[in-house]
Amino acid sequence: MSEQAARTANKRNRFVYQDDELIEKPFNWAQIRRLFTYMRPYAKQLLPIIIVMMVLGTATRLAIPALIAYAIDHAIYPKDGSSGSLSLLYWIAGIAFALYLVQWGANTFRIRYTNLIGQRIIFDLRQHLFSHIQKLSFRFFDKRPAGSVLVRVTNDVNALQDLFTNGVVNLMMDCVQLVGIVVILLVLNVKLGLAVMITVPLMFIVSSSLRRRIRTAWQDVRMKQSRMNAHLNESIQGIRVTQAYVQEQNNTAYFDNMNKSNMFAWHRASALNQSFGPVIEVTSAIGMLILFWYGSHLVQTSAITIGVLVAFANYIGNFWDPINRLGQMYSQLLIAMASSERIFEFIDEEPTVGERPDAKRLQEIRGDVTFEDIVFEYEKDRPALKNIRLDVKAGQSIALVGHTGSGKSTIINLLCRFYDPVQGRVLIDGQDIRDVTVESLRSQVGIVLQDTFIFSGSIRDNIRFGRLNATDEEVELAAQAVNAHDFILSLPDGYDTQVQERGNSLSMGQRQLLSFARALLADPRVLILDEATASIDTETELKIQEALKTLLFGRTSFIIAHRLSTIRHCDNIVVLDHGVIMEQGDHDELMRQQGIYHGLIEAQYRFLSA
Ligand SMILES: Nc1ncnc2c1ncn2[C@@H]1O[C@H](COP(=O)(O)OP(=O)(O)OP(=O)(O)O)[C@@H](O)[C@H]1O
Repeated sequence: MSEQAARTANKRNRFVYQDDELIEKPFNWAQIRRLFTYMRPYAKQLLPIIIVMMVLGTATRLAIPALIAYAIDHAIYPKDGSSGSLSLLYWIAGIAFALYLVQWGANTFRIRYTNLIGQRIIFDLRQHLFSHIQKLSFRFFDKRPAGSVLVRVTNDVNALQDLFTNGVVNLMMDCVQLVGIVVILLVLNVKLGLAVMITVPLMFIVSSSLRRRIRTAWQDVRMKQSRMNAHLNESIQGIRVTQAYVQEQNNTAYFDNMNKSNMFAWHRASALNQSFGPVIEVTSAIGMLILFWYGSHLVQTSAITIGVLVAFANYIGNFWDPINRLGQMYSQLLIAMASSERIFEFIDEEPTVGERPDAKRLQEIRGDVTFEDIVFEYEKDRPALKNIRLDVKAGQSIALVGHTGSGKSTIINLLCRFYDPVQGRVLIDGQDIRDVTVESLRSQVGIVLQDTFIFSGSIRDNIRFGRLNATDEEVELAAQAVNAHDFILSLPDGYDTQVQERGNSLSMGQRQLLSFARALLADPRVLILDEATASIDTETELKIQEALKTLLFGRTSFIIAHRLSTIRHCDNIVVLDHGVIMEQGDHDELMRQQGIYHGLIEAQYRFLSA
């Protein structure tokens, strides 16, 4: 990438991503508890096994230094001055070997089970998050780039993996081990025990100042990743436009900046993380010095035996390990918290288009639609629709026309209940659509969008998306009815041809026919059609017109028309301007009025004949 490009990318702020807020709450126990509720389903089943294995592993580990001390004081240099006993030493070695075996067995078993539970918890959490996101309203997605939503389901959930697979159990084990060691040291010799542990409070004071910084550093990492993913997602989706406008270098430069900033954030967070290590090492070295200085004094005054001194040295070695791990675990918890806050933020997001608790199923509808004094705004005080009144009888076809931004799609968005009006009501067969379940409403209102979305999978599956239980025969009949059958058969594997995400291997016209077949299969009483603007060849255009006739027959239909020739025969043509209905009537009436519609027709005619 050239320097020039990098400078340009820096100067211009072409891509602006709204940042997730940096969450600055103190350590949030409620959140940790909430996270742990995901463990509950497995607690009864597997927790007892894990606890037994954990206690076995820790007990055997703690027994070994005591056994060594016993060997020194009884088998090697007996306290009473007698000569050592080789047979006793063999016995002790045998017991130590058995203890190691038990420890190994218990740990292997425990790791296997904790991994198993951890993976299941992550699975549940991801599933919960994904299914919740599926239900969120359009308003939620209006505010967020797709990439940043993606990061929460992937990276943020992954960040919890370590915590659930081994973190929690290690935390418990380390706590048990620490308490065990403290008790043993105090039992062996209270004074020496207290002397070597004098450095612990010191270590806590030093490390606590690090914690806050580590937490913010990890949040910063997540935020930068989220921004980078949003950009990545947008760049891939818009790659054609980027290449067409030769913006590859600038895009790369912009990505480069984001990538660097992400890398530096990582460096900073992991450097802060690592700084726990030296703090522990210095305190453990001080502890050892105290042990050898004060311990050897106690040995010389016969207050303790050599065996006890060696046991102390072993236990102290084992004492700092769990503290070090607890420090790391703390960072892991902080990472997990930064992620879980972001996950729960989504899970707590309520769909703005909510369902009333007493919502009924919308029974099979006839298809009368009424817009009653509708006012709607996407953003406060910027109305997109003002006082819309519209009465549509079942089976009628309504065309919505008007300049770009006049509010055509917004009317459709309200009819599908992607948004709720600020004032007024939308009624279907006399029922307010807010009183019925969203599922029963949307399953009877079909929509064919301008940007026909084709999912990766077979052609057959894409048509079947309209009604998942449709048979192969029904799928093919729908395709035949909308003139899609012939082109599908000409594809390499016919109905089983695999299409890529968004259907890039199909032409615009073919995608449109597929979406008609999908809608016909769903057989909705009310059909919405956002007519494609792209110009297609006359033959395909004819096919589409014929397909439309089949599709619209007998249904209440709303057509957002861009080519005015296609709506000439509609029962009612509604002309919108700046969110207000300016004219309505059939083609002949509106032409006679010589108003906006007349002007639009004239303009299109002039454009076509120019
Ligand atoms: N998600 C959104 N958030 C904020 N404002 C929006 C949103 N969608 C549309 N608008 C605004 O609402 C107004 C009406 O938009 P709408 O999409 O209904 O127009 P339209 O007539 O369908 O336009 P077009 O023919 O270009 O599709 C426009 O001013 C638009 O900028």
